[in-house]
Amino acid sequence: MRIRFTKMQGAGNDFVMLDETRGPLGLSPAHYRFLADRHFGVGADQILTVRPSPAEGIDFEYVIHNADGGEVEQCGNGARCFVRFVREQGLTTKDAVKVKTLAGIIEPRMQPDGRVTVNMGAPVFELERIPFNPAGLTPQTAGSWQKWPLALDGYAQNAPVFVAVVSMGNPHAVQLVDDVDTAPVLEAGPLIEHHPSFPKRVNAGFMQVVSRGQIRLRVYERGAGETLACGTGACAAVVAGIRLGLLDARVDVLTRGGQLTIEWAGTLDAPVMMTGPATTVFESEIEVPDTP
Ligand SMILES: N[C@@H](CCC[C@H](N)C(=O)O)C(=O)O
Repeated sequence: MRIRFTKMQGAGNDFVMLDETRGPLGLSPAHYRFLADRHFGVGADQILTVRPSPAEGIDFEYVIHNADGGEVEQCGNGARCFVRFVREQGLTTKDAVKVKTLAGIIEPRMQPDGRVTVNMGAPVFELERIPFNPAGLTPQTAGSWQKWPLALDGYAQNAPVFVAVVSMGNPHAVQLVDDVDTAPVLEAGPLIEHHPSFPKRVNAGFMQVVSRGQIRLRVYERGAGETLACGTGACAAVVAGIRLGLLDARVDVLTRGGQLTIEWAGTLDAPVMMTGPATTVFESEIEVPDTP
């Protein structure tokens, strides 16, 4: 089967965008893995598939698949690319587009300078909704919050790493590091992703606080490995930094692929606002094998 796709990126987090507004493409997890493959497919961290929405007042739905083929709830950089995609494909002329994701309805909005702002909704702290199982762990109190000690099998002589846990629609575990350049992202990241306290696995963030208004961040993403940027990871890190008493309400997040700005008023029901770039790289077609 031959399918059309658009390659996009947001701060270096890259996507294959698919248009299912005219009908389903009928792809399986194996097809998503093939499209994401950097040698045999197009290459991407995530695949976003845009569909029409049957609900009144909602413009579209989209589903997100990680490079490993698994479907996930939310994707911040993808949300920004989505609004540019539907406009460039002539699917809408709106500046702000309401879209249903597995994690709920969001409304990415084009800014006059070409960046996109997304209201990512309020962070979720209830442990069972993240989901995070704290059985057997005693938290450390820090600021107005808690950090949880995770023992990582065979890592750092079993000394625990301390993580703040939060959901931005998808699960995140954020730890503080002195320097992201030397942080053990590739060693500890996969162990945190698969730690048994996270029944749905987790995205592992490594945050260096530069000042109260600036952090550097690397994220080892669930189902994709380290990416150049993670939008929900940036939101989770800033929320964690604010609750730990380290950050102000507006923070620039420097990732390896670009800069995002995150704002959160700090009350538990306040939405997290994310602003950043979204860029189309190219459009093309690819022959997808029936059974990749
Ligand atoms: N890159 C994304 C997050 C994509 C999903 C994530 N890997 C997960 O499994 O939850 C972002 O920009 O938020």
